[in-house]
Order: sequence, then C-alpha cells, then structure tokens
Amino acid sequence: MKINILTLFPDMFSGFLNESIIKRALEKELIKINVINIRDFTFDKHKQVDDTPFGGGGGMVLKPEPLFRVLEKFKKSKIIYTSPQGKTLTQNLVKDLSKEKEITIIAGHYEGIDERVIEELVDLEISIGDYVLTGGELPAMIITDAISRLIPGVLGNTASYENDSFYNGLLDYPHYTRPAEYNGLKVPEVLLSGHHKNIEIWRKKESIKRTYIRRPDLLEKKLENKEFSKLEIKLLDEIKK
Ligand SMILES: CN1CCN(c2ccccc2CNc2ccc(C(N)=O)cn2)CC1
Repeated sequence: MKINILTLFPDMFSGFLNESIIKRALEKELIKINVINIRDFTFDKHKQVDDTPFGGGGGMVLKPEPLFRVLEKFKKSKIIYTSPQGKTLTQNLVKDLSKEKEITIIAGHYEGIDERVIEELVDLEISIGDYVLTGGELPAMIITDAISRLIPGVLGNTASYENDSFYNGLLDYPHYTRPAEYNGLKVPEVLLSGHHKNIEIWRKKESIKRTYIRRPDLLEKKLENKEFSKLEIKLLDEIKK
C-alpha cells in the first residue's frame, strides 16, 4: 500500500510518521508514505499556491495549476480529498480503501481548493466527521492511520484488528490491568478467573451492552446487515430483559 499526501504543511507529518505503529510499518516496508509539498509544484517567482476567490468573500482558495501539475504524477492512484463536504469516514470505507494499491490524499487548506480540481481529478471526497478543522492534514493522518492498521503485518499478532471495536460493528468492552484492586475499586472477578470461555462471553456481552446503551444506531445497522451471531443475539436478549 502506497499513500501519497499532498499538503502545504509537510512538517505537520513528521511526528505522525516517526512514532509507533506507522513508524514500524514504514520500517518494515509494509506501507510507503510519501508527503509532498504542493508548493514544490509552483514555478512562478512567488511560488503562489493560493489566490483570492472569484465572486469575492474572505479567505483564499488553492489554485488549480499546482494541483493539476502534482496530480499528473499520481493519476494512476485513487485520489482522495479531505473536506467537510465529503462522505463520512466509517470503518467500512477504511476497509475498502485498504484494498487499493495506491492512494493520494489532497489535504485542503484555507477555504478549500478550486472546484475544477475536484470535478476533474478527485475520485472520492472524505470527511472525518461533522466538525470544522483548520486544514485537511489531520484528516489525512487519520485516514492513513486507520488504513495502515488493516494492512497485513502492520499490527503485531498481539493487537489484531479482528478484536478492534468497529471491526465487528460493536463498541469495545472495558479494559483493566494491575493492580486487581485500587482505591477499593475491584476488577470484575471473571477477568481474574482464568476461565477463557467465560471471559470471552463476558467481553462480548459488555460490548453489546455498551453499544445498546451508547450507540443503538450501530446495533440497528448490525441487525439490518444480519451480522449477529447466535451468541450475540442471545446476549442481546439477556441485556434487554
Ligand atoms: C472554516 N472552513 C475553512 C475551509 N475548510 C476546508 C474546506 C475544504 C477542505 C479542507 C478544509 C479544511 N478544514 C477541514 C477539512 C476537513 C474536515 C473534516 N470534517 O473532515 C473539516 N475541516 C473547512 C473549514
């Protein structure tokens, strides 16, 4: 999987690329991430990447020329634009994107990019949620992180994505670690029992309970898609009683 990120602020990505799972995935060459400065594709004296909007109003818009030039190099990849106008990112969309050989993410800035770039070259506009950010760089990192976790080998065998919440359409169960009692607060007995089957069932029930209480919409979706196992149905009935 190769991910190209087009941005005016490449330095924003150094921490993201040099830590944790992404750093290891890059070292193991399981993914390749290429951060490109859009400004390197301007050839005028002032290296102009943005200009005032036609029709007036405040702010600046990213000019089409530098973007058409840089995207020419990546036209064989799936071209994504991160903006509030995009399709909301979900784990299913991440799963689809993780199957691509190469994707190029345009991180918008200012008031956005010239619409002709979107019409002619963008394959998919993605929003990471209904809130306003300064730029598309953080969304680009979020999309890159979420996709990278699904690339085989990126997550060690310990943290496999099968148990990730959202992978099975449910919220995560509660997690505990030592000490078994802290400030009089105890860890649920079943987790100390070493009884793996009971622990598995307790965790599954907690996931369903939490999803039922906090995100019933996710349960509805799982029911609609008939993605419930017999055990999950049984546990859901117990919870509803
Ligand atoms: C005041 N507006 C200026 C223009 N801007 C904008 C417009 C177009 C592209 C990028 C941006 C950068 N901002 C983003 C980006 C993504 C998201 C998301 N939800 O994925 C939220 N914000 C939106 C904010």
